[in-house]
Amino acid sequence: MEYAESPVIIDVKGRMVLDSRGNPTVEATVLLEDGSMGTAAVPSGASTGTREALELRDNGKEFGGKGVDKAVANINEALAEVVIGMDAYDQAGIDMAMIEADGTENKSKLGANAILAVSLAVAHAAAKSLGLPLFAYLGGVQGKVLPIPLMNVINGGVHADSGLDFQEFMIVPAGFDNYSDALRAGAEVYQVLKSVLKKQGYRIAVGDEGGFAPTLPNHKAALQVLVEAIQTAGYEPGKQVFLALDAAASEFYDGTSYKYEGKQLSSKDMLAVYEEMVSQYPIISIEDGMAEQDKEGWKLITQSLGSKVLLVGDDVFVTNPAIFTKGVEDGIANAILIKLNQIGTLTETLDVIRTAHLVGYRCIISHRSGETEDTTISHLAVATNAGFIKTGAPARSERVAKYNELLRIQEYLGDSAVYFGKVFPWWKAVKR
Ligand SMILES: C=C(OP(=O)(O)O)C(=O)O
Ligand SMILES: [Mg+2]
Repeated sequence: MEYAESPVIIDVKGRMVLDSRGNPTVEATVLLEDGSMGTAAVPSGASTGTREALELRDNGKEFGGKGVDKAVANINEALAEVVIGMDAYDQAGIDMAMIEADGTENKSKLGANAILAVSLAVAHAAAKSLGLPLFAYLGGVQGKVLPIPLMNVINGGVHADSGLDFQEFMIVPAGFDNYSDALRAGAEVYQVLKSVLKKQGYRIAVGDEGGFAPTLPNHKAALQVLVEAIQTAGYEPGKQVFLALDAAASEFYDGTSYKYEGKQLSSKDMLAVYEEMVSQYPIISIEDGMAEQDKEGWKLITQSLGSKVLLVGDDVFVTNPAIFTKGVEDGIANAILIKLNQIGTLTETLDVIRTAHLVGYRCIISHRSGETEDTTISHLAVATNAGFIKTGAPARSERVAKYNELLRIQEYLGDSAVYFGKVFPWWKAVKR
C-alpha cells in the first residue's frame, strides 16, 4: 500500500504585524516543498494569568517597550532551523522539537508568541497541502459541531473605562437551530443594546473587544439592560438568548479580599453575589468568578453553582495540561477557557482540550483582548467539537472575522453541520 508523501517544510518567515489595540505582535508564514503556504498571527492578552507561557517583548524604545523584534528573529533563525526539513504533517513532532529547542518551563527563551506563530502556520500549510480547510485537517470527519458564541457586549475591568469591576458581560444565543440564526440574534441584540443604552443616556463608546463601556451604576444594572435588549430585539431571555460573565476576578483580588462595587468582600461574600445573580438572571456561564490564587473560593463556587452554570477557569488553568489536571483533582470549575497563546503550541492546546473532554469539563475556545484578523480559533472550535467559542462583540473586524469564518465553515459542512445549542440544550434541565 502506497501512502501519500509528506511534504517537508522548506522555509519559515516571521514578521511583525499590529494587533487590534495597535500593539505589535508576531505572524509567521511556513512554506512547504509542494508550494503550500500557511500563515498565522498570534494575539495578546491584557488580563493575563500569572502562569501563562511567556510572550517575548523587546522592552526597548520602540512601541513603548512592546516590540517583537526578538520574537521575529527567533522565528527566522532558531525556530526556522528546527523546523526546516521536518515533515509538515508531524504537528506533534514539530511542536515537541520547538519546545525542546526552547528548553524552558514557560517558553521564555524563544517566546510562546514566536513558537505559537510557527506551530499554527505549520498546521495551516499542512491543511493547504491536503486541500482541506483547517478545521477538516485538524478534526477529520468528526469535526462538525458549530459552537455557541459567547459575545462580549458590555466591557469592564481592564478592557474598558466603564468602571465595572467585571470584565465581560456576554450574550449567549444558545437556543437556536443553527449557528447562523444564533449569530443573527446576537448581532441584533447588540444593535438594540446600543439604542437602549443611548436612550437611557449612557455613552456608547466601546472597550477592547467591541462591547459597549457604559458607566452603569452597578453590575446588576448591566444584567438588567442586557435582558431588556434581548426582549426588545424580540427574543426570549433564558430560552433563546442567555447571559454569561467573565468576572476576571484576579484583577480585583488583593490576596485576601475582593474589591467589588467599592466594598471589600470575602470569597463567601463574592459567592453570594453570584448566587443572587444566577437566581435572578438567565446566566449560564461564569468565568474566573474567583481569583487564580483563591483556590478555596474556587472550591466554594464549584460546590454551590457547579450544577447550575458553567464555571470556566481562565487565569486559574491558563490552558496548561499540568495545571488543569491539578485543578480537576482539586475539584475546581467544570469548564476551561482555551487560549492557544497561554500555552504556546497547537499540540499542547489539543492535549488539554482532549483531557478536559475526557474528564467531563466543557471547553470554550477563546480569542484574546488584543486580536488580529487570524481565524484559527474558529477552525479549532469546530475541529475539536468544543461547542463554545468566545470571541468578543459581533462588531469590529478582528472579532467579526472569527464569527464570519464560522459561517463559511457551516456552509462548507452543509447538512453535516450541527449547532451545539440544538443538540445539547442542557439548560432546560437546570433548576434555578
Ligand atoms: C479574553 C480575555 O481577556 P485577555 O485576552 O485580556 O486575557 C479573558 O480574560 O478571557
Ligand atoms: Mg477571562
